[in-house]
Amino acid sequence: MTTKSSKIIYTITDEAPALATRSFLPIVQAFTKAADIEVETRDISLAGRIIAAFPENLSEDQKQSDDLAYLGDLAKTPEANIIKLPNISASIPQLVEAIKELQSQGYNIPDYPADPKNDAEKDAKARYAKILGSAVNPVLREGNSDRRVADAVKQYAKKHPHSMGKWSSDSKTHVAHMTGGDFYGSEQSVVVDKATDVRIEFVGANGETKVLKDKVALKAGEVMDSSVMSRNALRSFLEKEIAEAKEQGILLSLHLKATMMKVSDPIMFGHAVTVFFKDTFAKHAATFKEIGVDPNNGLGDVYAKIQNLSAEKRAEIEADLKAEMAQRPELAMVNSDKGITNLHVPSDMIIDASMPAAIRSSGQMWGPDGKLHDTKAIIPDRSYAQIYQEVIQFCKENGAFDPTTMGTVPNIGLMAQKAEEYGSHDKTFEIAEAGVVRVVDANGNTLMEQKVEQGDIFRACQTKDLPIQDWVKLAVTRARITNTPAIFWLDPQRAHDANLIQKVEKYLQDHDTDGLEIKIMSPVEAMRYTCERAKAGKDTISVTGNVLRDYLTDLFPIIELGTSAKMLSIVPLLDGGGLFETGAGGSAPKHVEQFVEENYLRWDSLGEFLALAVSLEDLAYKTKNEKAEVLAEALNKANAEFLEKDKSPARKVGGIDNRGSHFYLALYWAQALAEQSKNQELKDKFLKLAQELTDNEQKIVDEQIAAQGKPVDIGGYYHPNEEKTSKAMRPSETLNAALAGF
Ligand SMILES: NC(=O)C1=CN([C@@H]2O[C@H](COP(=O)(O)OP(=O)(O)OC[C@H]3O[C@@H](n4cnc5c(N)ncnc54)[C@H](OP(=O)(O)O)[C@@H]3O)[C@@H](O)[C@H]2O)C=CC1
Ligand SMILES: O=C(O)CCC(=O)C(=O)O
Ligand SMILES: [Mg+2]
Repeated sequence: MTTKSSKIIYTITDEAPALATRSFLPIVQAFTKAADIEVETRDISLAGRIIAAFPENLSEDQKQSDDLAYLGDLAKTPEANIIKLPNISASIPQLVEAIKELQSQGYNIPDYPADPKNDAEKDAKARYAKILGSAVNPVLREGNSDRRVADAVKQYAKKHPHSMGKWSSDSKTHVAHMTGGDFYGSEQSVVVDKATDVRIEFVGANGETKVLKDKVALKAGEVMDSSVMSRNALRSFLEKEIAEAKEQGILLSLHLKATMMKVSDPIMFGHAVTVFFKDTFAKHAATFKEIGVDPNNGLGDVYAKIQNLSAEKRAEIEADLKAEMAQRPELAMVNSDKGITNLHVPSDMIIDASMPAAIRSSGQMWGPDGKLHDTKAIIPDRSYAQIYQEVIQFCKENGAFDPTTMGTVPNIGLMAQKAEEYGSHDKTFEIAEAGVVRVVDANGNTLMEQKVEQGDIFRACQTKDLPIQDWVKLAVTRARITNTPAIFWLDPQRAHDANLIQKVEKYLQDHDTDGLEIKIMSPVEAMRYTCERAKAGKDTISVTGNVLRDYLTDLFPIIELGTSAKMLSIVPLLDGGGLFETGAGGSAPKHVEQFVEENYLRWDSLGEFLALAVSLEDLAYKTKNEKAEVLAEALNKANAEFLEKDKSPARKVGGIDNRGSHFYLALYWAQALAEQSKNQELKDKFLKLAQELTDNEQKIVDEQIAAQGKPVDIGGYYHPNEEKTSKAMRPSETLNAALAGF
């Protein structure tokens, strides 16, 4: 019997996953309806969030509700059961493109005011600030993260290994990081013993105080950190490394997370652009100022803005950029055919995906010649740079990992309630002049004080105590269930980590850890230990803070499985609900490009299939819905068969693509339901569908493949036309009729 509301929320996001949803969701809804489960959608796409932010500008039929706010509230209730697909965490260039597209579709949305001149523009900028960067995940992730590979998926990868580039011991690839003046070196951390409010203020050389943030509420036991990236230290570091890459004859690449770290990292990206092209920026400083070039938006912004200049001026600047580029080391390329470099768009090169991709291909990246080369990977801040150097070193010494034999590295990540850097955006500031930044409590006591110079980046982060307790518990639980060592990656040299170590040691005592291997190691030691074990075929749980969660849940899956899209990514919410993320990777923008050009979508929805199975299991357990349990069991069976029969999308036109993979999942799922005997009603219901799909297998696949090979119009990139997209994603009339008649 159904006792509680049986509702699953399926999110509408962006790019490839959103396209896949147009094909997969009708299947999901047909199946779940049979078990009295409603699957409702909520739109958290970039375009949807922009539309929801400007209701007063729009006509009634254009308006959209603020679904992110709704889901943020829902995530704090025990009823929450949300399937979250990857969404765009937008950089400014992406936001600007999305706005342009909406305007062209008749939406009266304001331009993004980079430099607001009046109150209306200030208001628009403030609304856009809430949409920029990693704006969705921190709101929904009201729990810590549990990312791992399902056993069937790991076995599949061992049997069907993806390609891995060989590693040579004389590879020149390495990570370059700062040795001082970075966040790592300046970090301070305090734990408040009782609840208090703090403010962040700047005191200039003349003694004048300016409040940067008037109130940050801290709970008892909360950890607060502050750190500074020195502008001068960063720029001299960049200068030195650029020269060194040239001498060494290797590529230069920059790896940041300008989307998730939306305030600090674009500024660092901008420094890399202006140091690399320092002569051009010096020579054309006045012009660039006049046309509003913002180096934080990348070299692409320079090329876009100079379009407004006279042909001669533009040619002069282009020639200067080209000449300067020739004097510098070659840049790693995002798209060598189109001349898009690593420094073009800050959201094109995201560290969690870009470093593993390079490590998978022999430590090499694409150069301007369209070939792979060794690279100097610049990761300025030491907090996390060193783990990548360690894994690179490991590959140089031991050769590439072997996906057919290597162990797995699941992760338990601390991220609940905007833990650590996830909550730092509203406490990150680019400093206007020399002075000190202080964190002062309600009684006027200075908790932390940082010396700053003009242009430095000050950052403060918070981590609440309850999420830390939950994180420790989750780690011990996973270690126990899987009988696998769990390593806390914490660096005693970092002030924040030193505080966390004390808390971890304390909270571990609340649990029975008898017979378990639970260790605390510095990230570099943990990386070495984990790599050694993985190479020997042994599994090791990484228990990390939020940033390492992000990095490691792409790194190991990309090495083990070829992509992080196939991961199980669960967020047990602190208030009892469940957030089921589909895969650990992004939204693979290049898949949309291929789809529009040749009506072929190679997005692999395995992440969606796995998330749906755990969502159904959770719902069955919490609402005692037997039919949901049967659906979940059948789906698990279907997923295993799907892998065994290798029905994931092929890469090229002519094979089954994303839509074909959805058909096969539906076929196996219906067959499994028809075969089970736990619930007769479901069995009777699905016998007919299973038969119909089985009989029409070839016809459906033929209809789907016939659609491929020609361009398709979906009426938009960020805000595609619903009707056109749905039609394009459901080309098999036979499958559509079978689902409709069910
Ligand atoms: N949870 C979330 O909401 C997340 C969102 N993002 C967002 O995603 C976008 C792109 O992110 P980025 O990290 O650069 O890159 P992606 O993770 O989207 O892509 C990197 C590569 O992974 C492979 N890949 C990823 N997912 C799939 C899939 N389902 N099927 C097949 N291949 C896949 C492809 O590699 P190959 O061609 O080698 O097979 C792809 O080129 C950004 O807008 C970012 O903000 C990023 C991370 C998480
Ligand atoms: O929130 C984001 O911007 C990206 C998150 C991400 O990359 C991840 O969760 O792995
Ligand atoms: Mg990530």
